[in-house]
Amino acid sequence: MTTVPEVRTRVRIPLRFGEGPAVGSEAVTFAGLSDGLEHVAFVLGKPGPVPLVRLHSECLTGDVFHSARCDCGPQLAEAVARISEVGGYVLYLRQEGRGIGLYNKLDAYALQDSGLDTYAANAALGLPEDARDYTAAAQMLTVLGVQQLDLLTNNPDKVAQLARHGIDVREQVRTGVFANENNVRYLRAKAEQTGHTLALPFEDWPASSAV
Ligand SMILES: Nc1nc2c(ncn2[C@@H]2O[C@H](COP(=O)(O)OP(=O)(O)OP(=O)(O)O)[C@@H](O)[C@H]2O)c(=O)[nH]1
Ligand SMILES: [Zn+2]
Repeated sequence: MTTVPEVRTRVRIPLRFGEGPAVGSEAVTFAGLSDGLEHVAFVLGKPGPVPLVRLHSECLTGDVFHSARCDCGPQLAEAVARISEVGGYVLYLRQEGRGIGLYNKLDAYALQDSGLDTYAANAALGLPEDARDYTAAAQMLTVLGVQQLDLLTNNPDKVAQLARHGIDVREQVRTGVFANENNVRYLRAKAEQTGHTLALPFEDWPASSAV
């Protein structure tokens, strides 16, 4: 018997990014999600009938420790700021390391330091280049009553997977490009290999310090 997903708890959590005042949010937890993971939705502002939504994949190093090897931290801050202005949701998805987990991601980082790119490093570990499945995200949106949305992302796979689950992505809204000398190789790989809609060309970007 399959369980029908439902809301478990709604609780107020003011969010503070940087020095500014706290942004009001409500965290929503769920029961019965397909993958059994503890994904959390943050409701920001007053979502209208077509809310702005970000599916944010967990990145401990970027989101919490502000690692410069990726762009996750600034993307999360941007998402909270933009979505709280217009009303919508950040779904914080427990998909650390594109779904391979934290230790595997750090193993992959070590391989990248000896020359592999982000996708080849996963492959060298015998792991998928991107293991993320957005079924649970679609379930969360359905439970929240969201059938149509604008999606804040540069990743075409998120749009395609949501569509396959019957969620109507009205518009793909690009996230910012937060390039620095530590993440420029990574961003370039995302644009060139998985079609992320990052602004090209790269000539204006900082030079990579990574090999
Ligand atoms: N395996 C692996 N995961 C990484 C690496 N760098 C970042 N990640 C993870 O990648 C996820 C974020 O994915 P990204 O490809 O940066 O961005 P995206 O979510 O696909 O696309 P956007 O919606 O445009 O941000 C997070 O779970 C990070 O932990 C890496 O080098 N290797
Ligand atoms: Zn990251």
